[in-house]
Amino acid sequence: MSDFTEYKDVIQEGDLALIWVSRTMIKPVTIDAKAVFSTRYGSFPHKDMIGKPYGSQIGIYTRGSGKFAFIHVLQPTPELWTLSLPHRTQIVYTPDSSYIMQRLNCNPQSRVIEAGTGSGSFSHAFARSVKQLYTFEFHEVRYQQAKDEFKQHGLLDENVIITHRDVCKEGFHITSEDTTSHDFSSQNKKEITLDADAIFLDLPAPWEAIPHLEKVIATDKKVGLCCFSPCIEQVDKTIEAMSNNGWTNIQMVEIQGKRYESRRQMVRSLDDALGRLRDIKKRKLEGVKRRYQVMNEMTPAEREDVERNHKPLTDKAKFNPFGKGGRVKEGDENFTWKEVTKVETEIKSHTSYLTFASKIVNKVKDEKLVEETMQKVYVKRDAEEKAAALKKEAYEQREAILKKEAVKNREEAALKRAAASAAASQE
Ligand SMILES: C[S@@+](CC[C@H](N)C(=O)[O-])C[C@H]1O[C@@H](n2cnc3c(N)ncnc32)[C@H](O)[C@@H]1O
Repeated sequence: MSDFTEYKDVIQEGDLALIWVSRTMIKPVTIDAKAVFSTRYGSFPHKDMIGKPYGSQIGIYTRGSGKFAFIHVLQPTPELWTLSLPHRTQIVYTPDSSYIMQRLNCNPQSRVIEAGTGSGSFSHAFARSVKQLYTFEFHEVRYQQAKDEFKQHGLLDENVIITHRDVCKEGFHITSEDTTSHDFSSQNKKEITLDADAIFLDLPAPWEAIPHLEKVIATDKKVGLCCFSPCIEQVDKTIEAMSNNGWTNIQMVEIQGKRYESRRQMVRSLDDALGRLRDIKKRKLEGVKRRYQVMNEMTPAEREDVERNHKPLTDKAKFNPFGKGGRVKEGDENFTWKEVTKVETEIKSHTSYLTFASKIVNKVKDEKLVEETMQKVYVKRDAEEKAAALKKEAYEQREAILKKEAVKNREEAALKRAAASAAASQE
């Protein structure tokens, strides 16, 4: 089981844990009873984490500052790994990777090719959702680092094979001659059948790799391809290579991730603004006065020290809605607030163009299957038409009977009325 697929309740020695210090600082650590996790807010011994449930907040009291500091210990997920991994290259972030996997129809049966591996951000996301991932990296050091990392995370024992390869020059087949994480010694086979149904290329020149795909993709189903390129010129060349190599349904998409946040904003009136201006003026005068007063009360040495260090001379001011002083908590009932929407300015998504295409290699029409299917369709249609005609006939017959009965009833009623009026005139 990998650290990324096995769910655990309790933090244990040897676990890979992700320590959430802040939204912009998440650190991967291997839990070791003898180690200490140090931050600028304080030091957290791992032994205080062991035995606690995942998601726990671990707090410490720092004597120096007299404050509490805390962290959260979390289980690894591909999303958190993307935010915490050591960057060796530019990476694909979750807003892009989730969209790409959905467009490539990735599912637990998918066999995926990825090139290049880079920092392994997307590899972790693929590994969680698909049956098999074949990932390729041509930079030797990066290949080794990614391989070690995947090994450490248990991905190589599950569904990931990483191969050292220039896919633009040598394509995607994997043999026992290659530098790869796959262990050929345990099998008779000298080559892997990739049969990939989803391909993701994050390379500077994907158009050079596209012609090599023909030999390694599945032939009996629809195969999806996505190329991730930052420049429109690259997209141009990619589209050309796709259509020259029989890829269809070509479409280019750009993800513009934005996160909206609902907040309350203090409503300020004109009086507040005037009050603020008066306050600034008053503070300025008070400050000058106080400065003179304090300076006069000081010894020459203290005065020199203050001037050298620019120590503040005035007391901390009370709250002022616009100026310095204590802070107001959002929603404080003493003030008026309005609901506003704020856009998070920086959302981690790499603005690249995503070019999608698909291919069905085996396009031969199965005439027999088509004939059988159409025969079934015709038989069903004939039966439906016959049933409809019978229904119509029965309806018409019933209508005719009802009509006859109505005429007969009307005639009988007329005869009865005539007989009754004749009898009345005789009396
Ligand atoms: C931008 S990074 C990929 C990042 C990766 N998608 C991630 O999410 O971490 C591109 C990688 O492709 C590798 N690369 C470039 N050309 C290659 C090629 N022809 N064959 C294999 N890998 C290649 C580079 O060494 C680099 O590590």
